[in-house]
Amino acid sequence: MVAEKGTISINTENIFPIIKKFLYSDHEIFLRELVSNAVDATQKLKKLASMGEFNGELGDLTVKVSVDKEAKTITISDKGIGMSAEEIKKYINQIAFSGAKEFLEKYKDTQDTNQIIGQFGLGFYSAFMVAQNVEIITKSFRDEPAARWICDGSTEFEITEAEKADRGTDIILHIAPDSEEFLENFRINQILEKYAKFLPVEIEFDGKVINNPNPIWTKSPAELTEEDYKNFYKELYPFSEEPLFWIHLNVDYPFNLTGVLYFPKIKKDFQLNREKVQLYSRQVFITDDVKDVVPEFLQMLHGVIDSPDIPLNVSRSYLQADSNVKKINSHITKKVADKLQELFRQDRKGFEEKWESVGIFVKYGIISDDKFYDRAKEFTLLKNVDSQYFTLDEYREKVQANQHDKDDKAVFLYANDANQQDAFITSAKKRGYDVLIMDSPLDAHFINAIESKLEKVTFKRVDSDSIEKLIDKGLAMESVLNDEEKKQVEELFKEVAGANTVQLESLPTDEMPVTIIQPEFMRRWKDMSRISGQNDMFGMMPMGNNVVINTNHALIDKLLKTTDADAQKQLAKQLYDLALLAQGMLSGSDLTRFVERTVAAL
Ligand SMILES: Nc1ncnc2c1ncn2[C@@H]1O[C@H](COP(=O)(O)OP(=O)(O)OP(=O)(O)O)[C@@H](O)[C@H]1O
Repeated sequence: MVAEKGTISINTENIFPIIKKFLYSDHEIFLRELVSNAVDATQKLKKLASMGEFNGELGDLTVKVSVDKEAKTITISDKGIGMSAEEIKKYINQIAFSGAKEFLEKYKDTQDTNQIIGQFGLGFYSAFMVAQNVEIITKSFRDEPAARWICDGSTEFEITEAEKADRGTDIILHIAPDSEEFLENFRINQILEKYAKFLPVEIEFDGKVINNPNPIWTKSPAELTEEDYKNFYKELYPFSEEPLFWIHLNVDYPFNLTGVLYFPKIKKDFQLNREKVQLYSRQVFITDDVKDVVPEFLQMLHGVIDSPDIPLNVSRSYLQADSNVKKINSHITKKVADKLQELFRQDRKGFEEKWESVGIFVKYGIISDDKFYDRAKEFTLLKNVDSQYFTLDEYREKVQANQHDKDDKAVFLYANDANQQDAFITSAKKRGYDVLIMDSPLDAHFINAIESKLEKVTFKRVDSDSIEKLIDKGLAMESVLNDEEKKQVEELFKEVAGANTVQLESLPTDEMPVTIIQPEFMRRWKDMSRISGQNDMFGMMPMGNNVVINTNHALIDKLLKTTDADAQKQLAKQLYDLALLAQGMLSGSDLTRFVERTVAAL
């Protein structure tokens, strides 16, 4: 057979219903598209006026949206450039021939063409997702007769001359029975609030202008006061507390990006917040799902970014990972690092006061982004149980002399619950050790990340070992017990300690007779997998505690000298329960029996 070449033909009648139904997943965006077109037409007119190509009266340029429940119509009216019958044929009848693109092409060398939104030439057809008939009544700014176009969503249309005195376009949607929800005022209001809140031309609905056409991100930082930023934050998130500080983004090259990012106050038990960074493209709301554009660790920030250079797919509902998106992402990271560094250098005290919230971002950033760590190591703070703050370098300096182990590692001690671990903190302080407080949910991961970056530093929770071994200086104490006695003590405690491991140690006589410790390695991995929501190997393993017996304590001596077996067992049990009690680990019937026994013994 001879090879044959050809062109696949697409039958428009088949493709049209597909465009209508599946182009946009969310039907409500028809209003975004039509209002954007009205705004585009208005901006084009303003542009032509500024270039002297339109010399008439601009007049009131407000775009009006109205609903007629009786007639089952929604009308979007603008006073923009309008269309002649010829232009309707060209721009509306030919799907995917975008007039916006042609306009941009023609005026690309002049300023401000950025203000025009359309790029695909498909938005108009989203009207058919909710309307059975769509009518256009329009009059061009040029002196041409008004035209009326009507289409029922098939590939047939009708175009006639129309009566329309003033310039501009009315798009009238005759709403289909299955879309009557859009005839409710509150629904239209909700959609406009979401997508049109910051469109650059005034939009009126129900007698009210619903938008702020000049949001602060479109202005230069020099024009703005602190109040302006705070007020804008309130406009975005009426129910949120005041932000801590903000960053104004303003980039022209190599991509265009404006925006204001706010650092919110974050509570310690930070839940994923409802308020999110909103992404706009030329002041049209696109999404608040900014993954890819904003680095993950900054997705808890609030505010707005606006970039015409973020590639949107036709439905504008998701973003594509391209090099611009990557560049924007690293630009935002850099700006945030710069701002934090500036705050730290200019006002250390103020920075410390904000650390509880800011620290969450910094820690998250360090965990997830190596490059961020390089910038952040200067202003990453550690807080000790006495509420003093240190940078990483300052802290190493502070503990250098006293907290070195035999392997020449600096041991950074920490508690994650100062109340529960009070006995251990006290014991560490008695030795002149400093104890950090690490009580944020990210700390298990943060500690791990920092440990791998700082050389010769190891983190240990105060209750992860006996005090002698917590910072093992290689100076073992002599035990006062002989091997036989040790074995006897071990047996006695094994009987009361259940599944826990019994560990005998020679500790100073003023340390507790029995303590319960949770070895660092296992505990930390368990914490990490719990926070990551993984039930991996570590998460599933039961947490075995170690029971440390201080063989040098007077009560252990007393235990050995108790000849009555029951009394001996009782004493061992009491010592073990006391250790549990000291750490808040004694509860339920064990606690009740402990109290009863103690009362009986008094
Ligand atoms: N209200 C209007 N006034 C004047 N011209 C309009 C109006 N609405 C649409 N048009 C013309 O019809 C064209 C097609 O509109 P459509 O919404 O389908 O595509 P677009 O806005 O160019 O691109 P996008 O797919 O991104 O929305 C526009 O480019 C414009 O030339």
